[in-house]
Amino acid sequence: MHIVVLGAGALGAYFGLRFQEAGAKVTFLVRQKRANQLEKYGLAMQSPHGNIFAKELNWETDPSAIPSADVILVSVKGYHLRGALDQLRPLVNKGAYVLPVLNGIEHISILQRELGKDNVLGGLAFIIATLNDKGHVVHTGDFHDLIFGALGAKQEKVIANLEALCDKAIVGGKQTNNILYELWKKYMFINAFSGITTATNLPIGVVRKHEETFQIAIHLLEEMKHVAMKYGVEITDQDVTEAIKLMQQLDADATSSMHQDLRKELPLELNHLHGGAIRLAKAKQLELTYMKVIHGIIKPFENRT
Ligand SMILES: NC(=O)C1=CN([C@@H]2O[C@H](COP(=O)(O)OP(=O)(O)OC[C@H]3O[C@@H](n4cnc5c(N)ncnc54)[C@H](OP(=O)(O)O)[C@@H]3O)[C@@H](O)[C@H]2O)C=CC1
Ligand SMILES: CC(C)(CO)C(=O)C(=O)O
Repeated sequence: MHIVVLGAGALGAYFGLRFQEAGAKVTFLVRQKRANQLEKYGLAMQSPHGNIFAKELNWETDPSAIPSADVILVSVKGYHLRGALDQLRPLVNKGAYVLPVLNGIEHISILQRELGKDNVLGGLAFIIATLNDKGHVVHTGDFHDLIFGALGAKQEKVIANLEALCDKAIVGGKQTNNILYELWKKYMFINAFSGITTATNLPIGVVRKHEETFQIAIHLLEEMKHVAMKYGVEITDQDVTEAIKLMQQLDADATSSMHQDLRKELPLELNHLHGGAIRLAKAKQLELTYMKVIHGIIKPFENRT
């Protein structure tokens, strides 16, 4: 299987290296600055599941130089998605399926509209990963799950091939028949988890020590549940309870990728995540009081570079 990874950031590099380790051909489609970094330092990862230093590393800056691909793992940030469409088109035109693993929901309809509904799979990831100053992946915590499923017609074969690859790779890969439900469940969780850790600039351990603060995260979960219901996705009270339990059980120093970006003074996916939820709610005449407050608190930090 040939996997092209668009965005050799924390997530893309992690799963790309794991797939390569499992025997897949992997090509990282990168921009020039990242290509220079890969040239200088190579690509490596530190992970509790085993470190890797890539002896073989394929990257390209021009998608037309890649003859074909089976799957393009799209792991850019939400604010870079539109700018990446032109890199996806040539490969999709040659038969590649797109597997976005961004957090959020709005990117799915953008990709479907721009690239064709049946070319876009559904996907998401549970992992805590970041890049160090050499551009190497630092994975912390135990989980590294990739969840994916069909969103269009004739996607069964590529999903089965991805599942076979995940079975061989050191990842917690899982195929699901209801990827929309999984996407919304993750969207609910991430908007609460990234919202509260970023707005307070604190890891989850400190947040949950303060009942008044932790309650805000719970309100965010409940608001996201209502938005999902408006879009016909049945998030249950049990799902909310499990999301709360997850926030209670994470390591005390665990935090969101948005909070890690805040600490590094990088741009934040605020408009894509919390902004997206507010837009989706507004389209269904739903008011998200807590979400708007969290969004407003984080807003000044969204674009500091
Ligand atoms: N990190 C994590 O732990 C998790 C992240 N996620 C989600 O995954 C997504 C990716 O996050 P993450 O990996 O942390 O982000 P990173 O910022 O680490 O990586 C994104 C990468 O995309 C690259 N990129 C952007 N535009 C293009 C383009 N047009 N062509 C090629 N490369 C491009 C950037 O490269 P450049 O250097 O050129 O800017 C960067 O390397 C986000 O939606 C995030 O919310 C989900 C679960 C966990
Ligand atoms: C919550 C977490 C760490 C799980 O993957 C995540 O998606 C993120 O912070 O972006």
